[in-house]
Amino acid sequence: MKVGFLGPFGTYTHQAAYECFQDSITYCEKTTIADTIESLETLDYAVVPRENSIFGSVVETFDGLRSLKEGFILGEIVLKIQHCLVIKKGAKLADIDCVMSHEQALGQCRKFIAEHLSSAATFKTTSTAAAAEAVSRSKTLNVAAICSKICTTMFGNLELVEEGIQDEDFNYTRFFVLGRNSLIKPPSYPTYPTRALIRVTMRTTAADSETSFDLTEFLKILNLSVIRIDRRPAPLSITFRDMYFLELQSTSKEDLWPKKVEQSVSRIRDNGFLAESIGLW
Ligand SMILES: O=C(O)C(=O)Cc1ccccc1
Repeated sequence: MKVGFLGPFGTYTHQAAYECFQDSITYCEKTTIADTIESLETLDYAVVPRENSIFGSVVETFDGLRSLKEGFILGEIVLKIQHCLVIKKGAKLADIDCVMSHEQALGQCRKFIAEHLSSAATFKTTSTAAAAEAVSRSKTLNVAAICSKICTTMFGNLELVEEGIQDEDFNYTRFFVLGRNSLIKPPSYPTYPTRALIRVTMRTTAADSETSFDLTEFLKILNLSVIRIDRRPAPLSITFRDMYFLELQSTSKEDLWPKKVEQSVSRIRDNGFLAESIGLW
């Protein structure tokens, strides 16, 4: 069995994947979140960050889920995130004029950057560990990375400046575990799933192109408990036609939940929406 994750080794996503699969699987590094989701065409599982308690939803993940065909969400992992500022051995904080990291990490450490690196430019990398690797390989001493502590031992020539630099102590990221289909089950898949993710857009015809999505009407038809709503532009859509992702929660531990979700999705379809369940865990 193989799992794709946002790489390289040393990312938070790698930690999340390890928490789920331990030593039972082969880990395959992917360069971007989009590549990780697409890796489900050839791999068994994929792990991607879903949202952070300081910086919110991970846009690239939802953009990948817009066109998800084969994959299915089968679990979640929550990690406490402690970011570190890392420089090259021999560098001085005063000489740093560029701080690199994944946009989530840069967004979670805005106060620290404003206070201690106010004149440095920020540079987005594909992941936190990719930033650590770039600093480690850099020929100059003016760059820093925001990453997990483990990166200081994984990549050579790095020095830890400060640990716990995120804006709030309370900093958690939730990751999705996806399988290549809904039948394959990751370790510790619950006997009675209690969550679901559905993806929905208005059906588009030339005649109704002015009709907007009426959320109230939609939620009435859905008639299930909604705990999160994310919204992204629908792929190849007319202007401002959106795709909604609704995370649902069962109100009791019951074996009827998959059936309830399925019935709700068909009700939504009967009412002219394009709807699919893309996760159950
Ligand atoms: O870049 C990483 O290490 C990731 O796994 C994405 C991410 C970035 C910041 C917080 C949580 C996850």
